[in-house]
Amino acid sequence: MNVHWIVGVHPVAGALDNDPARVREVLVEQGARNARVQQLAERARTLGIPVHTRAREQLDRLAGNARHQGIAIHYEAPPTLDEAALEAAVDAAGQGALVLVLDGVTDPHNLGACLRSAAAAAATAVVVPKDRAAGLTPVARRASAGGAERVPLATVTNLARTLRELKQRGVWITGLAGDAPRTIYETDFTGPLALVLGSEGEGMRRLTREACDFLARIPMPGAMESLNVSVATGVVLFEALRQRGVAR
Ligand SMILES: C[S@@+](CC[C@H](N)C(=O)[O-])C[C@H]1O[C@@H](n2cnc3c(N)ncnc32)[C@H](O)[C@@H]1O
Repeated sequence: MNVHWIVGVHPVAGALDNDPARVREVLVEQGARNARVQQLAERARTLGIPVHTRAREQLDRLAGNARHQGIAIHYEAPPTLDEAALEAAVDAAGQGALVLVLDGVTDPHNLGACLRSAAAAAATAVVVPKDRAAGLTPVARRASAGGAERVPLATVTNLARTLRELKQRGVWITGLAGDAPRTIYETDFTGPLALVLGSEGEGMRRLTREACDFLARIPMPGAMESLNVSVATGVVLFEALRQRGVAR
């Protein structure tokens, strides 16, 4: 069972609004005076979700490094996809398949921000390697502002193999790299598509890069070496949506 703690006013509000059936219980900090926290607790009671009061230390413990603001929920997340479920989701999405692949993003804030953008772009799935990458910790969930609950996450053991599988299913793979010869504005992002971004320090690994059909860069006229991976994710996802005529 994939049960997690989600903490903080905004993520909790998102879960109560979008997926109340997945919320098992709400914990509110003893003596919490934040009006938003009280409103959320009241909303949960109206939805028939048990609300309990707990000492601040208990919320601190389950939140890890994330800021809980006096409220936490026990949330039954949709299961992460394995390779087979990812392929089924891509097949079901057909021409509209839009997959975000993160090759070893290690900062949970960056993972959360990428999930937020992917959810906003209605991506089919986000793919991450099982090892040497940030997982869906409370910090990542909180940084995703509810995105982690709205876009399926696939964890795979061999990223290069997964990219080859996607290719066989008709998905075009574009890797994002600052040294690519062509820009994202010169790259065709219509049809089934996977966008691959590299890690904070090293970028894409060699085998991942070699598995890409195309490489594309986001032009940067300023004197900076690269963009933050979550910023690059947002830029390229929404350029893809623009080319695909998605303007809602
Ligand atoms: C912080 S950057 C990594 C920088 C790393 N030193 C490198 O050489 O790739 C993290 C990821 O964001 C993406 N990225 C950042 N800036 C980019 C740009 N201007 N064009 C394309 N991708 C970019 C790439 O996928 C990159 O691997």
